[in-house]
Amino acid sequence: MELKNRQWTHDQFNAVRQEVLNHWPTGKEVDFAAAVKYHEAIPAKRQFAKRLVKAKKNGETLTQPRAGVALIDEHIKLLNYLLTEGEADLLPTTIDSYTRQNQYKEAQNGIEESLKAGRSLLNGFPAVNHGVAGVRRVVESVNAPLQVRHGTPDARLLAEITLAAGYTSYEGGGISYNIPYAKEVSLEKTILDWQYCDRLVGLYAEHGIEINREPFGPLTGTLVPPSISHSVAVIEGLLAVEQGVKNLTLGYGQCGNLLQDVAAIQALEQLAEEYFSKHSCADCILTTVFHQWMGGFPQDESKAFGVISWGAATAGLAKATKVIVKTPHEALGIPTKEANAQGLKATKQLISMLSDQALPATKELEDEINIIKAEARCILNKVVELGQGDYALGAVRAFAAGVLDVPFAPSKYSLNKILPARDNNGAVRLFDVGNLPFTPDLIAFHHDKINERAKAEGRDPSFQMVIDDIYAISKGRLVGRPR
Ligand SMILES: CC[C@H]1O[C@@H](n2cnc3c(N)ncnc32)[C@H](O)[C@@H]1O
Repeated sequence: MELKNRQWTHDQFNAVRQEVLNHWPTGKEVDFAAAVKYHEAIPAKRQFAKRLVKAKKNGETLTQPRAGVALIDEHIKLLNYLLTEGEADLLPTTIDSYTRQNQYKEAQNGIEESLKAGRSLLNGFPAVNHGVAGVRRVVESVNAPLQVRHGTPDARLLAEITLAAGYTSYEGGGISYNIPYAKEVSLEKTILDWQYCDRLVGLYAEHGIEINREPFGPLTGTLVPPSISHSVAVIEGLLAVEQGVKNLTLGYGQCGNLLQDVAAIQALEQLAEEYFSKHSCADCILTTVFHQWMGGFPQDESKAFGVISWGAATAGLAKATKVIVKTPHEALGIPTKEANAQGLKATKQLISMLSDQALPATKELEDEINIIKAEARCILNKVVELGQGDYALGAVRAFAAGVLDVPFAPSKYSLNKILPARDNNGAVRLFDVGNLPFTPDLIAFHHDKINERAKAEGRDPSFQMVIDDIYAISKGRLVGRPR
């Protein structure tokens, strides 16, 4: 099928669906009409979209962990522990790496080995192998809104099964689950595959079932400048809305400087409103999600709590609708349920203590918001130009030209010409703007900010700064100062 940002017809969708449902035997369990009926019986308090709308209206910042284990009963126990002990407002199901690569045979082995070992030998929940009936057991045993979280370039069968089973939110996108998650999967194919996922959500919406979609904001989670992740978020949001998505959460990964991070959330909201109203998506409900620091963590659990709390405080001051919570085991691997609950409770303590405060709207904050928006507009306007008005085509061509470029991305489709580094206050700037279509003023702004730090450190701007910044937080700092 030719790539263009146009809503798929029912015939186009159904032609692909037959092939998708045959990718694994459990695909046969998907019965759309029965699934719609099943969703109609899901109470409002367990519907993700409704809970987000309520939070936005009440000015709440909801907490949500990542969590997933191999076997159904253990996964249910884990989620209920995070709900009761961890006081989570929203719950995930993090999918395992085999399923993310469509390696369902290996996932099946992982289930069998986990049964034998009596513990999870997968790094997430293999939902495709468990099938609609198995996944429904999770939905019926956990009294909270449930979202599928993963990193899957071809997430079509996973969407069919988990949505038919009653999940009411689905994370990911054709760019955000390709560029940071795949080496050589074609961007064109992933964008097409995610149009399928969004069209499926659109079909549920046509039957009165509102499912939330959340593009993956942080991308590589390593010093990604806000204007780059916002540009991808807006593009994926527009592509989703074209396929009929009505409830969208756009995300951003914490960078660490408070002013820049609070400005980033406000700039994201403003950019989304601006671009969505421009493209007559006024009836799509927009919320935001702030991801606590996605880069390297300190091994020491007390220091890890410091990083978690800083992310919680920033999310609270930014008034994001939702915060994705890290755990004190981040540097070690998959967290225990206790560690996961501790991260949630520390976060909730900060969020509730900050619910009566906001960062004052100073000139510095406004300036930061305006810089982020100006940069994102430069990128997005160039994307539309390259796509001759089409965001899907434009996105593919923008990556080929380096107009969109994600730092430290494994994908060969990202030129990786840009180089981020922190300025003297720890805000993420660009040491090398690569082929980003910034105005001379914006390029000079970044240049001056990096030079200001270089002067303060008594060294020339260099790639070493980038390296120092990558390791800084795990070594207890924000700015990677020279030794
Ligand atoms: C996007 C990467 C993030 O997802 C987290 N993650 C991945 N799989 C799981 C998992 N199974 N349980 C809890 N956290 C998880 C991981 O720690 C990292 O913070």
